[in-house]
Parts: sequence; structure tokens; C-alpha cells
Amino acid sequence: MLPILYFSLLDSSCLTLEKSNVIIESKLIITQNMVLNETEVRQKLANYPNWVTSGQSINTTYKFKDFIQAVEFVNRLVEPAERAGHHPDIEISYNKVTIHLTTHDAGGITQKDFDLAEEIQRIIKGF
Ligand SMILES: C[C@H](O)[C@H](O)[C@H]1CNC2=NC(N)=NC(=O)C2=N1
Repeated sequence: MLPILYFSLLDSSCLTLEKSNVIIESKLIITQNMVLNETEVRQKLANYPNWVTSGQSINTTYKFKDFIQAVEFVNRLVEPAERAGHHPDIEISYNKVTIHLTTHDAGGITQKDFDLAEEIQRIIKGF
């Protein structure tokens, strides 16, 4: 039997009903690529104390002991960025690393940027 597909224009959710099982995975994929508006960005940023927004990106700067530590930190971003298929814009200035997160494909800030910010916060905690 063919599955029944419901697509909601209200919240971009997509439900597939198949043998009474409701599958909502599609919503995650769709909402991850939607550009967030200023209010949504500000609300989400409340959970990221060292991050700010400027135009089309969310940004942070971390200071390290020296250049070696700064580069070491940047190296630790490679694996999660590759895994997510989502890459930060990075500037290194001696012992400071500035990170800009934006979703180039979507032309703004999306949930993907906040997911990567979450990973970066986790990495910095264990540093
Ligand atoms: C095909 C590939 O996944 C895309 O081009 C990815 C690569 N990494 C990316 N990184 C960021 N920050 N934004 C993107 O839109 C993006 N697109």
C-alpha cells in the first residue's frame, strides 16, 4: 500500500502515514535549511552567551595561550564540520580564533549554524 503524505505550509512539517505509523523525520530536514528571522536568532542566541549575531552570521571569538593552541582548536573543528557537511568561516589572529557561522546555501542563519555552534561549545569545554 502506498504511504499517505501530509505537508503543512504552516510549519513545513511533513508527515508520512504508513500502516498507522507517523514518521516525522522530514520536518527535521526541511527546518534545518530554513533561514531564521531576527527574532528566532535572538531567542536561540540566549543559550549561547559568548556568541553574537551580525547580519547574516553568528560569531564568537576565543582567546588561547598562544598560536599553537589556537591552531590546535581549529584542527578539532575539522571532523565535526566534515561530518555535518557544514563549515565555519575562521580567522586566526595569533592566539585568537574568530568563528563566523552562516549557511551559504540558504543565504542566512539556519538551525545548522546553531547545531555547529553547539558542537563548538562542546569542544571548547573539553579544551
Ligand atoms: C555540498 C555541500 O554539502 C554544501 O556546499 C555545504 C558545504 N559546507 C557549507 N558550509 C556552510 N557554512 N554553509 C553552506 O551552505 C555549506 N554548504
